[in-house]
Amino acid sequence: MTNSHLRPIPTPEVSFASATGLPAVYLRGARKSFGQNEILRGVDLTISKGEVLSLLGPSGAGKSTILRCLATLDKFDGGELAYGSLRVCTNDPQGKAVYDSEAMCKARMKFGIVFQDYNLFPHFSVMRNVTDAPICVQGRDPEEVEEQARGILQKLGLAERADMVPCQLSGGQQQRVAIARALCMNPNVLFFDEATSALDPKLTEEMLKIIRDLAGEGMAIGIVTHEVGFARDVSDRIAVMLDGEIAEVGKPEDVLGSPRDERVAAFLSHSME
Ligand SMILES: Nc1ncnc2c1ncn2[C@@H]1O[C@H](COP(=O)(O)OP(=O)(O)OP(=O)(O)O)[C@@H](O)[C@H]1O
Repeated sequence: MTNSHLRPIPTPEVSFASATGLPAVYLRGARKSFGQNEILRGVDLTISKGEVLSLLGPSGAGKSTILRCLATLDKFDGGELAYGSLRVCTNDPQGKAVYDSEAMCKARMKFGIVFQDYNLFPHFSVMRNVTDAPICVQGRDPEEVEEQARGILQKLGLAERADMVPCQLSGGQQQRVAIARALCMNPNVLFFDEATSALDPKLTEEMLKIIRDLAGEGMAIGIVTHEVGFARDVSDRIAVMLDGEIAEVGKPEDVLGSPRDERVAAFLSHSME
């Protein structure tokens, strides 16, 4: 199904060219309210292939709301959302979001999401946690999926844990299982909701390396975090969200070192105390 009123996506200004010339994630003018409470007032964001973008902002700024809508767990009221050439959501002439359900289904195969609380199935083994969705949702051959899962678990240092259940693992290991599960869906975009909040400094360092390695392989990565230091170390770009908009976006050294927006400076000085 194609919507006749879809407008072409304007060529965005991105720092890394993707294979198609389009960003892996494209969001323009995103709006969202809960009742009278206007949370997103026109958010623009792009994430390119091989790029790590972190989203910072005070509590209640709407970061999780964006992530949920990007992951199509909730819907924007207005705005344009595309994954590569897949236009998931566009505006009708009144500026109301129109979702293309076919594009939305296809897009869901393109991204993975790692939640703060991991959301692992407690009674499934590590292997079954990783292989369940590729087999049951993507309908892939179980043997092929298991082979891929073994490779991913090996890469993430979990090869010896394949037969364990989540409660037998540390927090860091559970998080890596959540990453393995997302990766086994062969996404080209990975979202992290508070990637490191439960991790000690050593595991945070490991997570940083895993994320940078994935980006090095061409994955587009979006991270919602409270941790300014982690965002500085892992990101190619940082976006700061304030008052329902992206107040500032750019390289970590620019945004964190010399923010142009006074509100951003005040937020960052508070966050880095
Ligand atoms: N389902 C909902 N119904 C009503 N209000 C909601 C809903 N989800 C979020 N909100 C409100 O939207 C605002 C933004 O919430 P959101 O969780 O996106 O913020 P956040 O930036 O992720 O905050 P935090 O950093 O504390 O996680 C908050 O005021 C929240 O109360």
